[in-house]
Amino acid sequence: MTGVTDRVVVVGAAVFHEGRLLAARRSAPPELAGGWELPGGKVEPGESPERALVRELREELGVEADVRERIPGEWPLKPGYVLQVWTVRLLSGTPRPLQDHDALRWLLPHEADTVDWLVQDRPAVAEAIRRLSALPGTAAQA
Ligand SMILES: Nc1nc2c([nH]c(=O)n2[C@H]2C[C@H](O)[C@@H](COP(=O)(O)OP(=O)(O)OP(=O)(O)O)O2)c(=O)[nH]1
Repeated sequence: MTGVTDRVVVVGAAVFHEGRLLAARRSAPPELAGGWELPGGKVEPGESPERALVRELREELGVEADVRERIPGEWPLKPGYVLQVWTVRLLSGTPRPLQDHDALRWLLPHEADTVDWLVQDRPAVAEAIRRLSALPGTAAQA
């Protein structure tokens, strides 16, 4: 059954590795291409957000991922779509832009603004960077 409150949840991964955050540059659709985002995608009917993230990271980046904790909150993307974000660690594989992206970058906290994030992602990315910066062993911000 559908109703006016139905909306699509897009799950995004704040992948942390060696003190860096993974950023992915979208290759499609044209209105988003060239913008940087957190890898992920739509949760399918009957799927948990965590399973959706594992599936999307396998499909898009060719990695196995360990979904850790949700970053509280959600961010509107476009009418009917919201972004929810989880912190993620890599279990195996090296991320490659296999699908939906044409470039990847690993960003230190002080490098977060060196890519052109999709506007709608910026609050979530800022929160992810705050968490990354607070992890033990993360390089101090310049
Ligand atoms: N994955 C992802 N999508 C985002 C972000 N920010 C943002 O506006 N979007 C938009 C782009 C798309 O319109 C939608 C997610 O769709 P998608 O194309 O990545 O998801 P999907 O892999 O499940 O899609 P599909 O190709 O199977 O249709 O949300 C973000 O940080 N991550």
